[in-house]
Amino acid sequence: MFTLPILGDTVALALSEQSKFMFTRYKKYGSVFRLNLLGRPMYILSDVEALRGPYRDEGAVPEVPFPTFKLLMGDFNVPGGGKHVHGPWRKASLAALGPAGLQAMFPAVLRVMQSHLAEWAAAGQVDVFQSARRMGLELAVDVVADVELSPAVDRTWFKQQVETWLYGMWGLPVPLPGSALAKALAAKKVLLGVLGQELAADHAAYKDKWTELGSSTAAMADDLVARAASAAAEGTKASGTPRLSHVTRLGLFGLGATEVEHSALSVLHAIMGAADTTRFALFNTWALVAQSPRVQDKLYEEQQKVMEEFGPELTYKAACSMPYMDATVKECMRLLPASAGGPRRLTAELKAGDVVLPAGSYVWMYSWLLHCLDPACWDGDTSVDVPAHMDWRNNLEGAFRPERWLSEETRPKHYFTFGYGTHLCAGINLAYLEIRTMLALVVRKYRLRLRTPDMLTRARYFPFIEPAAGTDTVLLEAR
Ligand code: HEM
Repeated sequence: MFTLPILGDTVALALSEQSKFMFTRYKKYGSVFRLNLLGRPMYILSDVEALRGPYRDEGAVPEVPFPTFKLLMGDFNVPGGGKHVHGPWRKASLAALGPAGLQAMFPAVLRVMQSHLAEWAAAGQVDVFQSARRMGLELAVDVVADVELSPAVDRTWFKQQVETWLYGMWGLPVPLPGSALAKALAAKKVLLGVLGQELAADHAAYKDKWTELGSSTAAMADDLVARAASAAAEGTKASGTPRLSHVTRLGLFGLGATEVEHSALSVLHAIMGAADTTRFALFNTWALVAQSPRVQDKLYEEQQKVMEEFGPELTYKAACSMPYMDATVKECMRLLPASAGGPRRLTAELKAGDVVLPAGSYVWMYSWLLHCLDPACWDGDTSVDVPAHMDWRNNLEGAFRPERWLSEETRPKHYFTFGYGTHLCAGINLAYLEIRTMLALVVRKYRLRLRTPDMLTRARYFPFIEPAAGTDTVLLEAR
């Protein structure tokens, strides 16, 4: 094990491709090593057996220890709230994000995507990094958090404030005047003020119900689910699933945060969970697909069949009936994960091989590294910089193979982009649906080609993939 100065690890990770960086450390130090990331010592573990307990909340809690995150999200840890808070909150989240909820959200998802595609089509090209950012934001505000604003509030202005708030998350944890964090904190204040006013009546009714149910998270979760179901039965609500914004709020209420500013903050929490994650997923997927005419042709063939079966309109059912598309999205998320996963703070010591990590340490099941070590894909060769199945840089066609997801023998066994265990992403199927929908709309009409073919090679890698300025244009060539 080793330690390097803070900037050493963070900057090195930003400049190196993440698989290469992590695999190099693994080769040098083995299955447990320590990094200083954004000012925090973190143990990166690749022993899945040892991590099973912590990622099931046994001897560990999920916690994002980065001060910037806490400043902008408030000091409320709903996933770490224990069985009585996290359990019912998760149950209600899964109800909101299950098949019926997704079907109800689909028209709004499609609307966002079609409006973007119209812009792309008019220009014949798209700057994918910025476009993914806008799309992630719109999906989060308009669909996931489903923010209702009175006409007095300019929705475009509101989204700009959200963007400023989100951007601060990636800045240094020092709110110097003019810094991204200082601007984000100011935006947070404005957003909480506006949302507090907009939500006042809804919050009051929610709180009354909460009090009536004895301030019980479990009873409130059941009530949200039951009320949505009966509203659907009476015909006053289409989907029969609870509103996600009401579910997100439940987490904070469960932690005792029941004032109107907490309801406002819970909207920001919903946006945070969905915006940048989706944005990186969209960008990473487009970046890979745009480099592979082979995969695009196979996606196109599949879309021809889908249109024959379901007609030219992209419906929810059609969007759920695309096995090669599904495999492509998973393959993109395996090769270029949109998230490295979430860390855990140990509440008891953890034995991993011959290493004992004390309580209080942070451990991380780091998706990029575990994908390198996938027993179904990796032959154990440590003489290479990056295992062949992760080496999109030198071996794109060999590494980027959606087909590997289509048979039991080749299906990857390590896939941690959406986490693992008790906190596996509750929005995973929504994220997949969004990416599939956009990709289907595009490949039906266009071939994609990067104007700067080595865009990804020249990108920065941590905390997320960011292409060098002016290199992210994708050209759309009509089929
Ligand atoms: C491609 C997009 C996304 C990625 C890569 C992603 C990734 C993740 C990861 C890695 C976790 C686990 C964190 C941990 O273990 O500490 C997680 C949890 C979660 N995600 Fe996502 N996410 C995405 C999109 C979404 C969306 C769109 C939503 C909401 C609609 C969402 C809602 C959640 C929630 C509620 C949790 C917490 C689950 C729990 O603690 O039980 N995610 N996500």
